[in-house]
Amino acid sequence: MQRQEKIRTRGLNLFYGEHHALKDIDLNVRTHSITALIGPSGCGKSTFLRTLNRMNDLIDGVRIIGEVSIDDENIYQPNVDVVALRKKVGMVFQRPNPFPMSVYDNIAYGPRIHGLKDRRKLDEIVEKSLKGAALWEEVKDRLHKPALGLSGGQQQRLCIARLLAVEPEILLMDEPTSALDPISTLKIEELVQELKREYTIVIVTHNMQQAARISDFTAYFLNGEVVEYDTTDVIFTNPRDQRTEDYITGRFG
Ligand SMILES: Nc1ncnc2c1ncn2[C@@H]1O[C@H](COP(=O)(O)OP(=O)(O)OP(=O)(O)O)[C@@H](O)[C@H]1O
Repeated sequence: MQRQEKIRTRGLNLFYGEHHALKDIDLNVRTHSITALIGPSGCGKSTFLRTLNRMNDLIDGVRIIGEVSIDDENIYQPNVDVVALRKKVGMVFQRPNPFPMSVYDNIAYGPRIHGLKDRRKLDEIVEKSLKGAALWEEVKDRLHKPALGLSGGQQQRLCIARLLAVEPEILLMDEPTSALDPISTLKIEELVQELKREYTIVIVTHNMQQAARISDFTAYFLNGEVVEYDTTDVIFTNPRDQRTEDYITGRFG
């Protein structure tokens, strides 16, 4: 039976030195859903996202208290294989960051690192991943051309394809469309909605319409706390907390 709940945080607190950036976050993320994290600049959205695949471990002076469980396993336990965790929980960033190599090699990079050498299998993975990221038709004739020659929107879909190639289960997206034009943004939004059939997605966005359009659940962050977390419908039409209402109606932030 499939679990309803893919990610669960309990009493999650994070400190950057003295700065208390996440305060007692209890959040459940449902399998095969899109969860949007919204809130004003500096409220802890990206920090929270990074706790889900231990990317904050790479930052000096960070202290984390509490629990983050994925499939009921606490990922902060000392015996956790962080490389395997980051394969299972992949991340897409604000600015597309393809490697300076061909389209093909960008996608094959992860599987190769994990030891795959068989050219035929790599070809299959490259095609499947590019199809999964809705990019195949646009690049199938230029697989061996530099990835940096693609448009920004294509590069972002390439970065998504690069993640899919290592068969993740969760996709973390940190403002993935903020550097893109409206048409590329729409393509990514459509893609994200397709991807939720197979993956669980958590997305940080400053674009409230985007959160309303594509997500199933929305968490409103303020000063390191989750003020309100509910279905996107409730958050945008009937929020319980005045602070959420002020934010979504544009009175604040
Ligand atoms: N590496 C870091 N070292 C110290 N403080 C940090 C670091 N990264 C973030 N912070 C601080 O933690 C708080 C939360 O930052 P975070 O980037 O998570 O917010 P955010 O909601 O994602 O903001 P934005 O929407 O502007 O990206 C901010 O006060 C920020 O200055």
